Amino acid sequence: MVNQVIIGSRDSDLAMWQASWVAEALQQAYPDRSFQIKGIKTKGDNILDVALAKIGDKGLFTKELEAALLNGTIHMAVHSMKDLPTQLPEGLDIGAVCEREYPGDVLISRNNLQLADLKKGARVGTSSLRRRAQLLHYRPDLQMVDIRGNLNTRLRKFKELELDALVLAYAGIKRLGFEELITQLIPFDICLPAVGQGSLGVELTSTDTATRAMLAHLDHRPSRTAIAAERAFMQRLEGGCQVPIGAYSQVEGELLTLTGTVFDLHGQTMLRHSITGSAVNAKQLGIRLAEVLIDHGAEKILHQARQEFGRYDK
Ligand SMILES: NCc1[nH]cc(CCC(=O)O)c1CC(=O)O
Repeated sequence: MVNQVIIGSRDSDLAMWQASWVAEALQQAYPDRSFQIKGIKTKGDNILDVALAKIGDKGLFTKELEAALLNGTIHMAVHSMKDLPTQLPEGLDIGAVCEREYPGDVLISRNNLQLADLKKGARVGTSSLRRRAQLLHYRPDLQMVDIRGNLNTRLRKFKELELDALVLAYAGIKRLGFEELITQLIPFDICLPAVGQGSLGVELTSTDTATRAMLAHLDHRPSRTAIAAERAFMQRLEGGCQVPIGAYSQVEGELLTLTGTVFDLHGQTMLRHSITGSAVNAKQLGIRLAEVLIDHGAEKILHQARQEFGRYDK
């Protein structure tokens, strides 16, 4: 039994907030143990001048943490579920999927304008292909500006570049206490979130039963089930965190509803379907929905998007 538990985290403000949340929840449940957070830089934190889609790696924000798990430097690693690839390395598991925040994206804009009211050709900052394409689908006139960096950097660039608006995940803004900056919760009809957005996942080594027992306290069953459907959907489509896929699943009682979308990088072609079924079959529902989209031509769209990554620079 370990008394000193080491929690690995990326060292961005948001990641540290998330790791502290996990540490505090565990400390309450296990007052006799001590929890310590170890900040670890990942490749995604180090490369800041290249669009994420161009780096294109799966596990960009997770690999170094997983290496630390496997070599025993840390007992658990806290991730944003959306950064965690669907296929985990051999020997690692997700010990807890924590209760999800509101999973959607938000608009932060000058003059408190909603998406519909932004002026023609307004400049909107985002670093995500998913947000870019869906927003362009809704408003083809918008100029999407690629901005990278952690939340504070993006908020700073919003001012420095005099952008008209910025699109970010609600969960990150809320956790860092910037909620009052939000001008609009962007409706799911316009923009579906990234798979797993809004939830924290805690990873551990498969053989570590002591840590697994501890993490069971943090697991939130409805969030885990909803996200399992989304991840199965993405896995069937072979999407990584930077492919143009959006999904949102909710569990209500016994039933799970999953909506998924696949689109080209410019937001011209967009497929979107929903499926409802027993929550017990979360993964099968995710796979089935992916196959519905495949029947409607999803593979061609994704293939083209992957080919375009190489010459995609704005
Ligand atoms: N891409 C970075 C990232 N990873 C997770 C979140 C938000 C928090 C979450 O999804 O739990 C963010 C910020 C954002 O996308 O605006």
